[in-house]
Amino acid sequence: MQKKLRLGLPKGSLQESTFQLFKRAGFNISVRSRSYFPSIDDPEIEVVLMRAQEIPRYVNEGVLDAGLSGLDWILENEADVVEVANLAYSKQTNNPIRVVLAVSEYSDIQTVKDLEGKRIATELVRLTRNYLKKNGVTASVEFSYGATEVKVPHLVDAIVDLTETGSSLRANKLKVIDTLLESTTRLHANKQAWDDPFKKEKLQNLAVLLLGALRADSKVGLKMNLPKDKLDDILTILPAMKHPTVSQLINSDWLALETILDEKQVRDLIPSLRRAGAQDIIEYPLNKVIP
Ligand SMILES: Nc1ncnc2c1ncn2[C@@H]1O[C@H](COP(=O)(O)OP(=O)(O)OP(=O)(O)O)[C@@H](O)[C@H]1O
Ligand SMILES: O=P(O)(O)OC[C@H]1O[C@H](OP(=O)(O)OP(=O)(O)O)[C@H](O)[C@@H]1O
Ligand SMILES: [Mg+2]
Repeated sequence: MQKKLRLGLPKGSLQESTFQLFKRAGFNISVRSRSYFPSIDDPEIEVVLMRAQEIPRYVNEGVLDAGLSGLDWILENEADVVEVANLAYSKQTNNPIRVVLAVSEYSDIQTVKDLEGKRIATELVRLTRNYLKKNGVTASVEFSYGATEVKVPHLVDAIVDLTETGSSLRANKLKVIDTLLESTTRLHANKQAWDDPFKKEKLQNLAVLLLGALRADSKVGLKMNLPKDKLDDILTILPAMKHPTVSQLINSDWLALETILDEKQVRDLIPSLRRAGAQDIIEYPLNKVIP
């Protein structure tokens, strides 16, 4: 029988960005509507689509060999799992999300200490209780099914919720008074699965490909031609940590130079390179960057 890795992928906020990342890593996943068993074009993986809240618990219990979910839900579930890869992507960006304590813009509450005897709504009940305990504050923490922001100030005094772009907080006139946690998506595994050589190797391979695809997101390749006598000038412009490849163009005094760099550096760099004598500059996207 074909050996398989049973992998839980998050339905909900992270679904779209997760599927896209897998695609860039070389795996095509397709879901038929209402099916929670998507197909993946790798016979050694079985995918189960599940809520991000529950994945760490099922990984911990061994129902899943591994899964992807946020660090927030791994901690909330107190799941004792092996972290295989820290994948820095969220719903909309590649920034970590923050789990924050927020109150109304007009509230007098300034720090966690002011929450003594107050009411707090959150999806992350255990995380919030631990945080209050650590700060020596006694307050009532109630579970919220979502849309938590609208509960302040009429139903509760404060919320603990996650924020990515900050637009939900702004739209509901809330201010952040503390950050409990920064969270990114984690590929995590069940301990027994990690002891199985087939599953461990499969997970390690998956981690290399996913991290490679993620790293490539913010990088581009840059190629250009330059006269030999301009090489030193051009090398001083290029970011210092890079070791560009320099090759000789046939039958000429020109060189070709190729390097990989952060996409955000390119905007400033290209005009300077042009001014320093580089020509035929091309920028291209990358699929994977594996160090
Ligand atoms: N912008 C974001 N909004 C919500 N969750 C995000 C975001 N970016 C990353 N995540 C991560 O996705 C997971 C959220 O999944 P979860 O299943 O709790 O909620 P959801 O998919 O937003 O569903 P619901 O609509 O019920 O809130 C968490 O681990 C969280 O850290
Ligand atoms: O900082 P932002 O980019 O605005 O993102 C944060 C919002 O996204 C999530 O909501 P979600 O879409 O999961 O709905 P929910 O509130 O029902 O959980 C989260 O609970 C915040 O409300
Ligand atoms: Mg949510």
